[in-house]
Amino acid sequence: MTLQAIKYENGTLEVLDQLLLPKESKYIPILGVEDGWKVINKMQVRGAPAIAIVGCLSLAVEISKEEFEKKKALRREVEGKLNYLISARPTAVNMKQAADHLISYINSLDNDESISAQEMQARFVAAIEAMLEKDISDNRSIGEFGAKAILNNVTDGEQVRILTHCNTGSLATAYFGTALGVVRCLHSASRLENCYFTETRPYNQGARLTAYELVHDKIPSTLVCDSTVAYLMKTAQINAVVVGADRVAANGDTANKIGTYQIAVVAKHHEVPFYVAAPLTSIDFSVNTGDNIVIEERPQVEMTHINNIRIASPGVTCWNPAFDVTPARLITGIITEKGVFRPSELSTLQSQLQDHKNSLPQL
Ligand SMILES: CSC[C@H]1O[C@H](OP(=O)(O)O)[C@H](O)[C@@H]1O
Repeated sequence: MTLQAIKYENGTLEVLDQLLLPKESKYIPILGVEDGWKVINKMQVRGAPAIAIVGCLSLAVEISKEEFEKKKALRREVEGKLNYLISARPTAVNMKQAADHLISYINSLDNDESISAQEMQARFVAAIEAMLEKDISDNRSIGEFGAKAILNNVTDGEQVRILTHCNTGSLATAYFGTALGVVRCLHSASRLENCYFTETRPYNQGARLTAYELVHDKIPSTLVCDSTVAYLMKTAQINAVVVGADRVAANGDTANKIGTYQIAVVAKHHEVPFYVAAPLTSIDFSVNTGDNIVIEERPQVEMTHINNIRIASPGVTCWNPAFDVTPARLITGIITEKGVFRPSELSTLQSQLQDHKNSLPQL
């Protein structure tokens, strides 16, 4: 078993085909942007941070093989290919945030007359490569902040019971994960009694991917059906729910895997703290509320079949939104690499967070 979703070294990229997990662990070579777009669109690679990292690395692979006499030719190619990669999946914001950042960076390199086309190409590729390590560092910070916030709500030494949804671990990021990173930190601190996690129909990120990670790490955990969540919170004294995010709006409304909203409603009913764990690159201040977030709808075959075996009657009509939006009023805190914020604090901290994002090394 391996938990390395992304293998990148010196211009060579391979990704773990997550459609084959857990039965088969197979890596796919990514030779350029078209390969990157396809594996993201087919969800062979998925998870908001991983989508951005694989998309950008596929560009790095492609331009590393080319020679550019003119800086403007390199800038034009980068802009066109980044905008193409954004189109692979519409809801997660991380690829767009990365594209915006990289386009701003390539323009600054283009405008710097002291830099040759070759230097511009090398610096640009290095900026993309830096995304891998930064994501891992951010995830560890998210994990620590999240574990601390959850343990602040319980008595000293008490072990906690957590519920999570979908997959937000090493298979959704460069490594360690966001919400699952919080679970890993709780386990490392010997404060995790159990992590309950949902199957997460129809792609089964929980049953196939989160189970794969928690079994690999020997973390105490229990798989539940999506329909079990309310009964679980009624009977198992869950201490906190921690989920990931695909796009957080400026007011804290959060788009995440379908089923997240109903878990938040049940958590509110049972007075269980509900946390969203996500890096700053998942916060989209250009979107005021969750009403403005585009929700991807996936092919109905992903509902009617599992491993090419039909499980729903022929001729059935399906509705398959891949995400839903949890309103900020149901969210206790948003766990980022810079700390835990109440949804209402995002707007007041926007300038500070925006300054922080602008101060980040170029990706
Ligand atoms: C840290 S992963 C964030 C997010 O991405 C997943 O969606 P998908 O598997 O469709 O890419 C899920 O919503 C996770 O919470």
